[in-house]
Amino acid sequence: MALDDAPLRTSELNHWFGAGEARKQALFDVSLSIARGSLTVLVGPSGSGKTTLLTLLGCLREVQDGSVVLLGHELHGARPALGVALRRRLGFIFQAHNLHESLTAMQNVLMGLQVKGRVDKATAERAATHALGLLGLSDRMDYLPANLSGGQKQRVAIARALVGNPDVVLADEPTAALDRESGANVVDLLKRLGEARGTTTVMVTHDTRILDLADRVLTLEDGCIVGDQQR
Ligand SMILES: Nc1ncnc2c1ncn2[C@@H]1O[C@H](COP(=O)(O)OP(=O)(O)OP(=O)(O)O)[C@@H](O)[C@H]1O
Repeated sequence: MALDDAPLRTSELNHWFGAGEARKQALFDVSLSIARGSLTVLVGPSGSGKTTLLTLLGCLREVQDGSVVLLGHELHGARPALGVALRRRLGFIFQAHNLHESLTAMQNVLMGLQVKGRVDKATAERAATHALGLLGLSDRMDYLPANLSGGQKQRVAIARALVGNPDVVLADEPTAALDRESGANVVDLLKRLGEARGTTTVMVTHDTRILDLADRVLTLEDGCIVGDQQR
């Protein structure tokens, strides 16, 4: 694939937290190009910078130094409106607990479409039903999160991330709450979306079972990329 087609690119990306004496560098010269439709896993010890990198790629943090090009747009120095428009093309899977407790599984997934702009109700409900079905939750659509298991909640969060057909999925420990089979199913689903639709996934995980399923494993240590294995 030509580099220019890559949906995610970084070049000499550095990032710091804090100020003055407390200022600490979390990323050092990270340069990457991630191929469309691929499933990339980010691994590394706690504090190595995985979440920082993921949030920079997803336009959830301001780029301080270096370059992040997301879906063809440079994020360094970009106007906030560009971030808003680009985030609509992304699917985020963070924690299961950011489901709305007062909304059913179906309503939570519909929220994933509302942020994308205008979609008519019937189309939205069809898409949400389909997404919940893909995650094996057809019989749980009307349940409130309080009545779902941890794994089911996590799958609702994944359905919500996928319902708008995002170009890029960014996931932080998406399989942590899942048993082996559901975790493998989720990763398999993301891979199939990559093949069928060109959906690109970058996933932080400590789950070693996923490594074999990934197209690429990037290892971070102390804010630097120290390993890059293509499968
Ligand atoms: N908001 C913040 N303020 C200050 N320091 C931060 C902040 N977020 C992260 N850091 C620091 O930046 C470094 C990288 O953190 P990051 O969360 O990206 O690591 P990680 O690899 O995702 O870790 P984990 O696997 O534990 O989630 C760490 O030293 C962390 O303490």
